[in-house]
Amino acid sequence: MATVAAIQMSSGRDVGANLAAAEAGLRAAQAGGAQLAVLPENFALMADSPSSRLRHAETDDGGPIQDALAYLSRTLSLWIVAGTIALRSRDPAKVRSACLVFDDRGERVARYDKIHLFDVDLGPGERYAESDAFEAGDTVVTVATPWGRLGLAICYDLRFPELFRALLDAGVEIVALPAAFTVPTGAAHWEVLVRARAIENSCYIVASAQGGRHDNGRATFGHSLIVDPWGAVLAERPEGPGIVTAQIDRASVAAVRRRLPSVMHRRL
Ligand SMILES: O=C(O)CNC(=O)[C@H](CS)NC(=O)CCC(=O)C(=O)O
Repeated sequence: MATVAAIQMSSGRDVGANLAAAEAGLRAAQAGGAQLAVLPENFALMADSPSSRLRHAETDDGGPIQDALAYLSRTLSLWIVAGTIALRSRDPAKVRSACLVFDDRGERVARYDKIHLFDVDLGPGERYAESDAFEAGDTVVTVATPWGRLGLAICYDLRFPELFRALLDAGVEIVALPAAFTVPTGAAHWEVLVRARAIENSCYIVASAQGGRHDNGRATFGHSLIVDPWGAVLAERPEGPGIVTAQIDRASVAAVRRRLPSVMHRRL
């Protein structure tokens, strides 16, 4: 059994302010008994320009944002899924959107680079070309935790069930999903997709979201969710910064997979 937290944020252009808000959320999660906390996509920076994003991008070896998270995970004895951080890519004009996991001793134990990039034109004011600034990852990532195998997926990845099948094949019982969904697509699709991925893979999903208005003019949908392997919403935060927590238990994953063994009935 573990208590997990999804931290909802409304990050802006100021890395120092965003890190202070992330720290406040992590401390509140730990004070509420959480052993694992998930930060949202772009928690440390919702960049308002490509140059700002590149300036704050860190290397795989570390940097000030990674140092802060290692310090917090160690001092709070808290596993942290660090939403996404921009890490330098081979192409100097682009970055990788990386989800890093720190264990409760401050060791970085996993890195997942967002595979599916959001190149979508939703109409005036909602045109996204993520691949202009980001390089796609190509590797499915899971990591063992004391509470079960944890898989990583980011935001738009939610729309690709084959990624979640690959995570299932790798043995996941919990998926962390940092996100920054748009308001119109979030309202139409977010909850149904999170619950569908949880139901079809009989796993927990801890989905932490950006929710609010940002310095770069964007608005995000929020609605951070913790969903159990049966698809029940254990916790939800509709709007604004804050945290939600829930209890997870790997025995529930096994129980659901016994009761309704669809993950054992695959034919393709
Ligand atoms: O560009 C940045 O600064 C941060 N990146 C994001 O916020 C990413 C890419 S634009 N957002 C999504 O993937 C939204 C997906 C979504 O909303 C959907 O699938 O409907």
